[in-house]
Amino acid sequence: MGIAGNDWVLMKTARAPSNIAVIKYWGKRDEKLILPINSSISVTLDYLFATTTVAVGPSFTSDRLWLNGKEVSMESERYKNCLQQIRSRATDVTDEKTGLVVKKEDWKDLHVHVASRNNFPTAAGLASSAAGFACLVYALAHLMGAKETYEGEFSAIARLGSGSACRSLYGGFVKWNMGKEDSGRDSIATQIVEKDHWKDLVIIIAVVSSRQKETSSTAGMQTSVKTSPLLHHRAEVVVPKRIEQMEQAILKQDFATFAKLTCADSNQFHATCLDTSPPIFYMNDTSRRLIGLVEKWNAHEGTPQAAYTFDAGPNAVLFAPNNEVAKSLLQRILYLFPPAADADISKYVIGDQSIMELAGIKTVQDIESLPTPSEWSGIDAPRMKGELGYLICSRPGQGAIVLDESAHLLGGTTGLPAE
Ligand SMILES: Nc1ncnc2c1ncn2[C@@H]1O[C@H](COP(=O)(O)OP(=O)(O)OP(=O)(O)O)[C@@H](O)[C@H]1O
Ligand SMILES: C[C@@](O)(CCOP(=O)(O)OP(=O)(O)O)CC(=O)O
Repeated sequence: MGIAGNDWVLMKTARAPSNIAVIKYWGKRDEKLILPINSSISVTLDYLFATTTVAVGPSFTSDRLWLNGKEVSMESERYKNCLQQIRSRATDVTDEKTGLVVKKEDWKDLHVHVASRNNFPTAAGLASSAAGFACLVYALAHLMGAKETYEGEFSAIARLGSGSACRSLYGGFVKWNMGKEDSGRDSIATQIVEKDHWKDLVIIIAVVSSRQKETSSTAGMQTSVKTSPLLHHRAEVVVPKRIEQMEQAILKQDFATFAKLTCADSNQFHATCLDTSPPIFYMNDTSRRLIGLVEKWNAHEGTPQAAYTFDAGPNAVLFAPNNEVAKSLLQRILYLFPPAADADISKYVIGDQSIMELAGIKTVQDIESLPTPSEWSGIDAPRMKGELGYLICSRPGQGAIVLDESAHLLGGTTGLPAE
């Protein structure tokens, strides 16, 4: 069978993870190509994914996208650039099941339908754009048989969708090299080490708010580049050293250094937001109380037990070096931020359940009766019932993967989302 018939749909589904930067990207030197003013490092997250189905068929009359069940425009340059770059690398593809052949030259005439879902809040500072664009590029590349002409080329294409997306193609610990070339060819992500290199690391995400933020990362960093002297000092002087130190800390699984750098870099990123005119505030009182929780505990123990980082939103991402310390961290978070009395505990702490099991917490009453953490003894610790949305327990995760047909989000004959 060739491209001839008019009644076929070819599709692929992929899943790509979110990532959290521990050395932050903030600021572009080229807005169109999304080239950053500094390199950055991230940890790929387990349990937070975008799932994307991409389909082509001769009956499709335009490129269309359904995001979390709702049709949205694919007209933005970011979508168009990713699609155009993958289309231009397409090859002859034979569908194993039906024998259908799509020739290299046919792809440019075929429109795509895309359906994507995030299993976590979109545009709330949990890097949905990172997971989303990495997933789109990965799924398109597999559908169209596109091949990288150099290592990291797909990450450079994902970068055209959203800067942080280039880091979401890979698992474990990832560095986005800022690159030097004007073309952006060398502004690519590379894996520092895979997830199992530091598999004991536990990541707890405290979702403070799932609301869309007021200032998007794109707009926020544009204003910072224009107005913040601190941002330029950071990019030129501070970050290059931190990148080297962070890479070493990850390679050696040196949690103390990892924690100090992670907290310092998050705080400096938010300082550059404050240094921006008009100032940008991403953290709120709950975010600051979570910082206090970690700082007070670390100071009491004399060495870093946990670390925190915040992206462009109030949600905290907390790190602990192993299960035992993660148990203590989770107990502390739950002690200071118990769920509302009528909360469903299985919805309050989601993701990896092993830390909850280790902490022996099964009910809201178990949380009520948690002992006062030692650093709070003798102090009237403020217990903020119902102040946190929910918690996600995670670990370093794997990169983008292709899923089988049972995961398709579009109908096999219509190429449209199921009603
Ligand atoms: N699964 C997805 N597939 C395709 N595009 C997506 C997907 N998820 C998010 N996006 C795109 O990313 C946009 C949200 O990006 P934005 O940077 O505002 O938020 P965020 O990525 O959640 O937060 P941040 O990058 O600051 O952590 C959406 O409006 C949409 O255009
Ligand atoms: C604070 C950050 O999360 C900023 C992410 O910015 P985006 O990648 O969302 O921005 P665009 O490139 O304009 O799409 C830090 C980081 O992930 O490194």
